[in-house]
Amino acid sequence: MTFLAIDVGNTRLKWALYEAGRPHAPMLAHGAEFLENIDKLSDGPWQAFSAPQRMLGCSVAADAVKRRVEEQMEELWDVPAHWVVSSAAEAGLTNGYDHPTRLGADRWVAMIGAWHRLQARKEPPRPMVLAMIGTAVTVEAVDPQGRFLGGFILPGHGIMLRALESGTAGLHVPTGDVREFPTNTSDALTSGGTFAIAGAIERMVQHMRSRSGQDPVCFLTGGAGWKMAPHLAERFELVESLILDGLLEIAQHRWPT
Ligand SMILES: Nc1ncnc2c1ncn2[C@@H]1O[C@H](COP(=O)(O)OP(=O)(O)OP(=O)(O)O)[C@@H](O)[C@H]1O
Ligand SMILES: CC(C)(CO)[C@@H](O)C(=O)NCCC(=O)O
Ligand SMILES: [K+]
Repeated sequence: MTFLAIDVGNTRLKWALYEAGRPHAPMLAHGAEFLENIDKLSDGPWQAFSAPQRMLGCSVAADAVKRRVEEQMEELWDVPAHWVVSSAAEAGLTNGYDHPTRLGADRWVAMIGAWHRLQARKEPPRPMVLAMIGTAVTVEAVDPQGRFLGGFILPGHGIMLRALESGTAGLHVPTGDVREFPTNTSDALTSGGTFAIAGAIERMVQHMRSRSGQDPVCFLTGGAGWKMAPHLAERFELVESLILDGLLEIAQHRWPT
C-alpha cells in the first residue's frame, strides 16, 4: 500500500516513500539526487524497497527528465507514473493564473500543502503568503477562500550571484556573511542577494495586508528556506516538506481510500 512522492526541482530530485498516499502518512524512506544522478536511483536507494502501490510526482524540469525518472521506475516495478499538472482547481484550491496549466507544478503543489496545513488548524480563515526558496524563488498569495491570487518569480541566491560574477568585470569573491551594513565585497554580495529575496517576500505580505486588511499566515519552504528564515522581518513558519505534503493531499483527493 506504499506511496512514492517525487519532486523534480530545477537542480535536485527529492523523493519520499510513505506508508500510504494520505496526509500525515508515516514516511518510510526518503532521499535527494542532483538531476544528473537520476539514472542511479534504480541501482541505488530505490532497489531496497518493493513496488509502491502508487506514484505521484511534480516536476519543473524538461519532459526528458521526467522520462528518465520513469525509466528508473520501469527498471524495478510495474507502477504507472502520475505527474501533477497545475489546473483551474485541485484539492480545495482554485487557480487565478491567466493560464492555469502554465503555473509551475511545484508552486501549485506547495500551495496545496500549505493550504491544508492551515485548514487543519480550524482557525478563522486568513490569507496566506508562501515563499519557496531554491534555485529560483517564488512568492505566492492565496486568499482566505483558497484562491491563488498570483505570485512573484525571482532568481535564487545562487543565480543572482552568478549573474553578477559573469556580468561584471571584477566580482569574483568567496561567499560572505549577511550583514545590515556590509563593509566588504563578499558580505555586500551575500547580503544583497538575501535582502533582495527578503524584500520581495515582505512586499507580498504588504500587498496581502492592504488587499485584505488582515495579517497573512506566512510559510517558508524549499531547500534553502532555512537560510532565509533568520533574515525576514515578518514571522514565517518554516516547513520544508510542503511539496511532499501537497502530493499526499492530492493523492488522497484523487484516489480516496
Ligand atoms: N544564503 C542563501 N539564501 C538564499 N538562498 C540560497 C542561499 N544559499 C543558497 N541558496 C539557494 O539554494 C539553492 C540550493 O538549494 P537546494 O538545492 O536545497 O534547493 P531546492 O529547493 O532543492 O532547489 P530545486 O527544488 O530548485 O532543485 C541554490 O540554488 C541557491 O539559489
Ligand atoms: C518558477 C519555477 C522555475 C520555480 O521552480 C517553476 O515553478 C516554473 O518553471 N514555473 C513555470 C512558470 C510559472 O510558474 O509561471
Ligand atoms: K523546489
